[in-house]
Amino acid sequence: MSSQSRDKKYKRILLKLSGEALMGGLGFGIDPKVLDRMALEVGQLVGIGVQVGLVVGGGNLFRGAALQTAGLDRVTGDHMGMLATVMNALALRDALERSNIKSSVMSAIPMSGVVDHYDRRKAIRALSRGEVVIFAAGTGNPFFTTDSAACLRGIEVDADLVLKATKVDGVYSADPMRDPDAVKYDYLSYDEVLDKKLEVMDLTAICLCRDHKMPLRVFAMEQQGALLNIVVGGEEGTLVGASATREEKRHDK
Ligand SMILES: Nc1ncnc2c1ncn2[C@@H]1O[C@H](COP(=O)(O)OP(=O)(O)OP(=O)(O)O)[C@@H](O)[C@H]1O
Ligand SMILES: O=c1ccn([C@@H]2O[C@H](COP(=O)(O)O)[C@@H](O)[C@H]2O)c(=O)[nH]1
Repeated sequence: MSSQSRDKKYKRILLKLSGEALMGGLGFGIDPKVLDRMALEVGQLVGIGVQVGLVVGGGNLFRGAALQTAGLDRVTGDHMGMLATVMNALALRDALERSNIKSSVMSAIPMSGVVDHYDRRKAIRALSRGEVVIFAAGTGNPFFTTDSAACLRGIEVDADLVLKATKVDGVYSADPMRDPDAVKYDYLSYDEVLDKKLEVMDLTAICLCRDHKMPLRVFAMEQQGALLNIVVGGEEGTLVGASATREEKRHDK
């Protein structure tokens, strides 16, 4: 049976897109072809009635830690990283709207005249109307990452699942980019990720999900159709979380 003909398992999701993945084949910046593909895949979810919140990283432009290594003040670097996520969010909104998908950007850092300021209740109302909401500027605070922002916003808007779309196809026993013997997990509890110090996501993000029983799935965005397959109940990548968490909750959203 094709994914399209199956019913959705999740009503509202929070999808974290890798900033680095936006580069595609380029060394820096945004590849329009990648943007268009992401818009197409998000559009497929909207098409079957899934409410989609998005958080995009900034690794294709700036990361505070890397800027600090280059000699900048860390907080200034983190501010630059958060502004980078706003640029990515604008590019994503543009791609979504070119595909006729209603979308808005809400930034944790106020940027009057450019994007809306983050407002949880307005975000929930927009999601309920079927609009894609892109949460930009991370948490608005230095020393965090967009992984934590994704889990935070996912919990705040009462998403059923947080999805991390990244370069690798799940969580491994070690970084698969560095260790060819790393073994992939299909399922991990929050405490297993924390105890084993698996670095696919920052540990603050995992703690947030654990404390609020938010299930999390890590998968490869490059794998075409994986996103749609997940929302109809497919087992792509790695699921992190207690099996009986929000996945089994039913909401009238
Ligand atoms: N145990 C692990 N399992 C899977 N990936 C791991 C693990 N440890 C480290 N990694 C690395 O973590 C990376 C994903 O994390 P990271 O947040 O840096 O990337 P990203 O999703 O591309 O984020 P950004 O939005 O900042 O570009 C993977 O590409 C992988 O190389
Ligand atoms: O809440 C946040 C989120 C992000 N930052 C800074 O932005 C960059 C880019 O985000 P990635 O998650 O690495 O893609 C990050 O490295 C931080 O410097 C932040 O300060 N606070």
